[in-house]
Amino acid sequence: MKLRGLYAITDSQLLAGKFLSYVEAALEGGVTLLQYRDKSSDEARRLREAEALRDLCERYKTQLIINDDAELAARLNVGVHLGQTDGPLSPTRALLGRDAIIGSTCHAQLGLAEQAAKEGASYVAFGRFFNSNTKPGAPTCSLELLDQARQQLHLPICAIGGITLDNAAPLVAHGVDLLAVVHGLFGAESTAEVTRRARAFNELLKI
Ligand SMILES: Cc1ncc(COP(=O)(O)OP(=O)(O)O)c(N)n1
Ligand SMILES: Cc1ncsc1CCOP(=O)(O)O
Ligand SMILES: [Mg+2]
Repeated sequence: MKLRGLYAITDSQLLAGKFLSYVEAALEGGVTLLQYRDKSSDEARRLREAEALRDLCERYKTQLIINDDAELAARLNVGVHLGQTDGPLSPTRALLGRDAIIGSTCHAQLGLAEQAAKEGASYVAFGRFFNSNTKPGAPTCSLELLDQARQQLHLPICAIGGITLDNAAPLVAHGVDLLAVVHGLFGAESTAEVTRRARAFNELLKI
């Protein structure tokens, strides 16, 4: 399967009280990957929410990715996204199997992406590209790095950090396959607007 399109990422604070309705609205508009990102340590709630997302994703034929937690991903038989301090890639590939989607945060460093590719990542993520409400302190990344990454890597490239419908086009022009978005999607005022934004992101990627 070609990994290209909108990569929607949940945020527990932003989606409080409207979690499943907003996620379903995004899926309705088209989502290639959906990441469950919850930084709390409430294991019971995390399991419950991740299971609900897995069921929703099955209905919409969307791939679910769990942030940070390879054990939870293995339990649900879905993919995982690992940052540089979230555990090693190779054993995670062994745990989840060769068909699982495993993403790797590479900040603004091509060397990290080359290493991730060697260790079996399915996609590499660069960013942040713009000011981010969700993670203001994330290191910044340039469009030039995307050009180099496109030339040197043979993996889908994901961009993250402050992406909106107004600023995403240059990322696509510089070779991005996956647009990873929290606020630019789920910061919408209504479910109808979430669906409209999801469709519009996909239109930028022409899928
Ligand atoms: C698609 C995608 N890219 C990058 C990240 C950031 O991962 P990480 O650096 O581990 O930071 P946290 O998201 O865990 O705070 C991501 N989650 N998804
Ligand atoms: C998790 C993460 N890693 C780098 S920026 C970011 C947050 C993305 O959220 P937003 O789309 O709201 O900037
Ligand atoms: Mg992480």
